[in-house]
Amino acid sequence: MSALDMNNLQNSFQQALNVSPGAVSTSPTQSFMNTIPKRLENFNSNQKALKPFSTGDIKILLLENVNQTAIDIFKNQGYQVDFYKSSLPEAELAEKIKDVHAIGIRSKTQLTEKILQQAKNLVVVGCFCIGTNQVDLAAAARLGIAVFNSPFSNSRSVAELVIAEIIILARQVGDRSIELHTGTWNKVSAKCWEVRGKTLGIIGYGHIGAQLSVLAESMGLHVIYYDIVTIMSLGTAKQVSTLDELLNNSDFVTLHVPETPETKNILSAPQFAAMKHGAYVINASRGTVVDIPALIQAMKVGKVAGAALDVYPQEPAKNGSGAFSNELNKWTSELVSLPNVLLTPHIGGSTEEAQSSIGIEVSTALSKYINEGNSTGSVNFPEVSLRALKLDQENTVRVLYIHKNVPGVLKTVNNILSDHNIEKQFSDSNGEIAYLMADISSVNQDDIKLIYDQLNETTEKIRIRLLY
Ligand SMILES: NC(=O)c1ccc[n+]([C@@H]2O[C@H](COP(=O)([O-])OP(=O)(O)OC[C@H]3O[C@@H](n4cnc5c(N)ncnc54)[C@H](O)[C@@H]3O)[C@@H](O)[C@H]2O)c1
Ligand SMILES: O=C(O)[C@H](O)COP(=O)(O)O
Repeated sequence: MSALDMNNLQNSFQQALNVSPGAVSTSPTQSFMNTIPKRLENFNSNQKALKPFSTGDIKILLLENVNQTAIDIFKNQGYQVDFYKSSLPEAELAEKIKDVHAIGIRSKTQLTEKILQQAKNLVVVGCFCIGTNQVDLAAAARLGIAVFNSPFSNSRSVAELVIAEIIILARQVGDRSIELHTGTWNKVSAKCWEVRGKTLGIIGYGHIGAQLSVLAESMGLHVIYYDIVTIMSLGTAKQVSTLDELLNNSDFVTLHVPETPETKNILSAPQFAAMKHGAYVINASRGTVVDIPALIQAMKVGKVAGAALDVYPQEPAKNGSGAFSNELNKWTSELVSLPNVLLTPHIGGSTEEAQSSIGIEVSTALSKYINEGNSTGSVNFPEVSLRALKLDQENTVRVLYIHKNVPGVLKTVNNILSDHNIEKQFSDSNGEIAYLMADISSVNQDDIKLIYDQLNETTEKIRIRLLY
């Protein structure tokens, strides 16, 4: 980062601090600015001595072309932002993640336990997307690293893409377009259909599946869905009780499930066999949920009349010609040679609207966690929050204590804090870990050091941060 950039960061941090508490705000970003604490103490729980530092010390690594809205919000906080358009090779990631406090990724970057263990200063991960399967969430929690995502900001974009694909597949538009691009006029109506009155089968009726259901009904499709939980149907959609029932009755089958051990190859040879002859398959969820060699076979015998795929078991790390090849997935050349196959490069959530709101949503959540310890919305952490710290309140410290969820810890911690006035306290647990947040007053510099040292000696501690 250049000296000029550093100056800009310092200036924007100063500006952020100059916003008066309680000022009327016009945007979530502005309102959040009012809550920035004066200083962050102990950001790195591994440091031996207490060393106060400003938000300007905080380093954020942003990968996979995370939206500009996020960069702006982070820079306005005064954080140091290191931005990359693509994901990084594992060795480079392991090196870069070593000293950052936060990392922002999308669906490509794999944050395994091995990688997370390298990240000694990391306190928070932001998935600037819906899926969180690329992060070892349990390992992150054990290491005291909170993970956030954007649960629905790109749902509409995915649903709209699927609607387009339903019509394009039914009318073989992809093939006609490819033919005309190469000079071939092929005006046909055989096996081209209207979608009105056909049945759409949705596997996974969550945010995207339900949104799609409403859009599809407005075009005259009947909707049935299969989900592992009972979900209220929208419009006149009907939940079916087995996957086979959905497959037997659908003209279009679309997948909107997360990547889990149970959803791996949820559509494979037996499921294609159970489909109506000439059905269409759409997958804009995760590449592992469809057995692609089995799909290729089903298409070759006409069982499946067309397929639209947006996601793949292996996806290229960055844009570029030649990136999608047999080297990546061994069936690629066979798949691309089939008629009526629409292939898109994982763009379901890639619209200006979705990326911009994801950028704001996730960067705001990360900033609130970094500056206040607020874990509301985290996907792997107990959700804990207290009112924002008051900037004008001297001698108040916010204690953030992430610890193993075992009996007796609160007694020990409250003993340590008991010489001070505990203004507010909130604690919650989630599986193996628990998170305590307390605002204590009447604390001087020496007290801070003592509190930190005593908390640091507790055997159950995972990570400690003191904010003031
Ligand atoms: N292509 C893209 O760009 C893109 C964009 C956004 C999301 N996605 C993917 O789409 C997935 C779904 O997104 P969402 O926001 O609708 O998620 P969601 O969590 O709101 O809904 C998922 C639904 O799947 C159901 N489900 C889970 N396991 C199942 C199983 N074995 N069988 C049937 N149903 C099962 C859940 O009960 C839930 O109702 C995400 O996990 C993500 O992987 C892809
Ligand atoms: O999980 C998601 O939201 C989608 O798969 C989109 O991922 P992306 O941000 O990497 O395109």
